[in-house]
Amino acid sequence: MAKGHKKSTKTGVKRKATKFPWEDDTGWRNVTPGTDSVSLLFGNEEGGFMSLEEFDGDAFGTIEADAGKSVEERSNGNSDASVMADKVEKKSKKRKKAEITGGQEAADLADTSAVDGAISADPQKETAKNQNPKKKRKLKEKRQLAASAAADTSSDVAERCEVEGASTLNEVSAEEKTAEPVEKRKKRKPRVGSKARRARKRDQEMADQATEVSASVSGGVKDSGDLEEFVCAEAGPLETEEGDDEPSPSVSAEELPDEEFDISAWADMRLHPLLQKAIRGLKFKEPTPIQRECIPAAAHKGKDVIGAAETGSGKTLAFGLPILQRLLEEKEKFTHSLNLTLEEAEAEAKSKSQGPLRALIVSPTRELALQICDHLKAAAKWTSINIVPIVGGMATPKQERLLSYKPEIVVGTPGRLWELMSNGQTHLLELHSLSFFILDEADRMVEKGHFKELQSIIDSLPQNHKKSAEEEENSNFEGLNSDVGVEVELPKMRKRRQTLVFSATLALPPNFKNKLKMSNQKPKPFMKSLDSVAALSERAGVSYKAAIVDLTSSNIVAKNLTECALECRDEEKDLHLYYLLKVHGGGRSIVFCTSIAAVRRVSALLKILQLTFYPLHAQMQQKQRLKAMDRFRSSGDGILVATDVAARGLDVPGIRTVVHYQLPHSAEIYVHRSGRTARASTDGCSIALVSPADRTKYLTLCKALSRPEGFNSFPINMAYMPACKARVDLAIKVDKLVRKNAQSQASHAWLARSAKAMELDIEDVEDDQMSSEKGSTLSKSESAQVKAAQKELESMLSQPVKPKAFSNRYITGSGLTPLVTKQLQEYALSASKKGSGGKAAAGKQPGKNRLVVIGQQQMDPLEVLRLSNSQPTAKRPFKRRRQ
Ligand SMILES: Nc1ncnc2c1ncn2[C@@H]1O[C@H](COP(=O)(O)OP(=O)(O)OP(=O)(O)O)[C@@H](O)[C@H]1O
Repeated sequence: MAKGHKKSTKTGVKRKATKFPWEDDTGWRNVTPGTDSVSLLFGNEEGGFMSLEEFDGDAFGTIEADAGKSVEERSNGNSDASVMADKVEKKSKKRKKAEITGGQEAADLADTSAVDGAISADPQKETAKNQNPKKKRKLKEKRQLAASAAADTSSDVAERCEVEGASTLNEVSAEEKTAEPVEKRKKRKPRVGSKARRARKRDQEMADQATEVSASVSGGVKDSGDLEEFVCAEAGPLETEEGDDEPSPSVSAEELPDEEFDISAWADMRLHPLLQKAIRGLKFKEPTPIQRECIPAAAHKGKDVIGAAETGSGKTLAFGLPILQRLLEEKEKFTHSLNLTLEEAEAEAKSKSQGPLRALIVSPTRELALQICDHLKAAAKWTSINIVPIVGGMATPKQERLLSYKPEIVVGTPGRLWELMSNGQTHLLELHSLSFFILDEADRMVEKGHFKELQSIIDSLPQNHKKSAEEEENSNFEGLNSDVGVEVELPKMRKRRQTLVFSATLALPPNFKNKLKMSNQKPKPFMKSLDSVAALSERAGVSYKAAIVDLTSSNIVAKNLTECALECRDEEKDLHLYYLLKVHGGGRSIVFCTSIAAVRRVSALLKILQLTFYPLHAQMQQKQRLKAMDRFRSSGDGILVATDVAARGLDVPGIRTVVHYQLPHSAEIYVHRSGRTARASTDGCSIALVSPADRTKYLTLCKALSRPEGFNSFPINMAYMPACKARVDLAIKVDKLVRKNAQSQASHAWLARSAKAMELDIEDVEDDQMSSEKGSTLSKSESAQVKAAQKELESMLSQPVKPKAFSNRYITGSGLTPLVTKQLQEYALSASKKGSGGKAAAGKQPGKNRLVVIGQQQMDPLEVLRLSNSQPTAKRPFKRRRQ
C-alpha cells in the first residue's frame, strides 16, 4: 500500500490518511467502502454517494474552490472557467491590497480612487474625451466622486500610519489636483494638523463603536427589554476577542464599486452621485417597490411617509436614502453658496463638528438599531455624513462622547435615547433642527414595554411648522448665508420636520387622514395610549398630507415565500425536523421554538445527531448570542435554533428554510419569523410542524392570514423515514439518559451543598444506587445502554441516510452539484488517461478507472414543494402517518 494511505477495517479500501480539504465544507465526512479494492465511495450523508478512484486531493483545487461556497453560490457557478476566473481575480485583488497597505497609503489611495473614477492617465484619451460635452460632464462627475472617495479615505489612512500622521483631507485633494509624482509624495513626510487629528480621533471612535457595543453588551445592561430581543447587526465579524485594535481603512481598492454595474433603473430616484456610487457598490440593480414609492415622496417632495411592506423588502433604505439625499443636497447648496468645490466642502465638514442633529431614527431593539446603522453607513460610504447608534449595552460616557462630535444621524432605542435626553445630553436636545424623525418597526413600538420612553421622546419634539410640504419645499434653504467667513456654518436647516413611520404590518382606520388633519391643527393630541400605528403616527405629528404607502398584500408575508405545513404527532416532530434538515438540508435554516426549554431540547438532539447548529435564546449572554449569530452568518448551511428573539429584523442572506417547530403565539410573529427567509429578491420556504395539539392555533393562524384553506402540505419521501427514525430514536434514548444523568448529578450536588450547609456528613445522604463511575449518577446498566446506543448511532451517522429501497450495488450522486459532478468526472477521466502511462495507475489495469454517478440532486424543501402536487391542509381531517 502506498505511503500516506490507511486501510479500512472491513475492506481493502484505501484512503488517504490526511483529511480531504473540502470535507468540512461539503459535509462529505463519510467515506463508504466500495465494492472493489481501488475505489472510494463519496457521499454527502444522505442517500447518495459516488465511486471514485483514489486520488490526490491537491488535484481538486477547483472542486475545493467550488465546494467551499454556499449552496446558492455553487448553483450559480457554471463552469470551471468561472472558478478559475474567480481565483485569478482574488489573487489580483490581494496583490492590489498589499500595494495599498504599503508606505504610500494616502497618496496611493487617492490615486487608486482617481483611477477608479476613470480619470484617464493617457492625456490623448483625456483630450478626446473632453471634446465631447456629454463625456466631459460625466468625467467631471466621476472626478468629483473619486476626489471625495480619496478625501474620505485619507483620514482612515492617517490612522493606519505609524508615522506622525498622514495627509489631511485638504492635502490629499490638493495632491490629486496638482498630480504630484508618486515618488515625490512617497519621500515627503506627512504632516498632520490639529483639525486632522480631531477628525482622526472622531473617526476612530465612531469606527470603534460597533465593537464597543458587542463587547459591552455582555455586561447585561438593561435597555427597556431589549435583551429580550435579538437581531444581530450586520456589523461584520465579532471583534470582541482579539486582533480588533487595528482599524481597517474604510475604502480599499477592492471595495471600489464596479463602474460597469448598471444602476440605470435608479435614475427616477434622482439620487446624489455619491449615493449612486454606494448603490453601485452594493450591487442593488433597482429600487425595491417600497423604495420606489417612498424615496421620491420623502426626498424630493418633502412629505411625511407612513410605509408598510413585507419583510425583507428594503424598508431601511426606503427611509435611509431620503435622509442622506437631503443632507447631501443641503451640503451641496451650501458649497455652491461659498464657491467651494465638493471636496473642499467635504474636507471642511469632516474637520469640524458636524452641527446639530438632523435625523433621529428610533428602533425597538438595540440589535435592529445597529443593523439600521450599518445599512445607512453602507449607503453613506462615500460621504462624510456621520451615523451613530445609541443603544443599551454601550458605556454611557462613551456614547456621550460620540454625541459630542455632533453626528448628523442618530439611530437608537427608546430606553437609552431617553436616558441620555433626560440627563441633558445637548446634541439629543437640539431638536429644533431635526429634519427627520423616523419610527422603524412601528408595530413593535406600540407593543407594551416601549411606550413610556417613546412617548417622552415624541413629546420632546418641537411642534411642527404649519406650512404645507410644498411651501416648505420652496423655503427649504432660507437663511443660506453666503457671507459667512472662514469659520463657516452649515446652512440653516429645513423648517419642517419630516416624520417617517415604517412597519411590516399596517392597519390604519378608514378615516385616518381626517383624524390626522384634525390633530395637525391642535397643539399636541392627547392620547391615553399609543396602542396602534395610527395613534403613534398621530402623536408623532405625521402630516395629513403624508404619503401612505401600504404595499402589504392580504396575506402579508413576502411574495417570494412559499408556505407549507407538515402534519405529525407531537412525538414525531423531532423525526420530521431531522428529516427536513438532513434529507432536504441545504443553505441556512432557522428552527423557531416558542420556549427556551424547547430550544435546549432540540439543540441537544441535533448535537447528538451531529448536525451543525447554533442555539439562540434570551437567557444566553449577549456576547454568546452575537457569537452564535456570527457563526451562523459565516456558515454556508448552518442551522439556527432560536426562540422569537430572532423573529424580527434579522437580515442574514441565504436563509433557505424557516421551520416553525412550535407554532408562534400570533400571526404577526409568524409573519416576522417567516420573513427571515425570502428577503429582497430571493425566495425561501416556511414549514410549520403541526401536531393535533396545534390544530386550533394553526386554524386561527390560517384565518388571520386569510388562508382559510390552510397551507399546502409538505410532501415526505417515506423511503427515508425508517433510516431517519432509527437515528432519531437512538438520539432520543441517548439524550434521555444523558439528561437523567445531568439532572441527578445536579440534584446530588444540591444535596451535597445543603448537607454541608447543615453540617451533615455527605456519606450519610449518598444514594446507594449511585454508579461507582466517578462523576456519573447512572446505574451500570444505564451507562452500558448509553454507550451501546452512542456506538450504534455513531456507526449510523457515519453512513449517508439511505432510502429504504437503497442497494449498495447502485451508486447515487445525491447531494452533488452538477459542477462538482462534472469536475469529478473530468478528474476521473484525466486520471485514467494519465494512469495509462504513469504512477496513478500503478498496479492497476489501464482503462479500469471509472466513475459512475447516478442519482438526483439533493433538493431543498422549496424545490421539493415546487415539484410536488401537494394539497391544502386545513380542511381535511388530521392525517396520521404510520412510520
Ligand atoms: N434595492 C435593493 N436591491 C436589492 N437588495 C436590497 C435593496 N434594498 C435593500 N436591499 C437588501 O434587502 C435586504 C432587506 O432589507 P431590509 O432589512 O431593509 O428589509 P426590511 O423591509 O426592513 O425587513 P424587515 O421588515 O424584516 O425588517 C437587506 O439585506 C438589504 O441590503
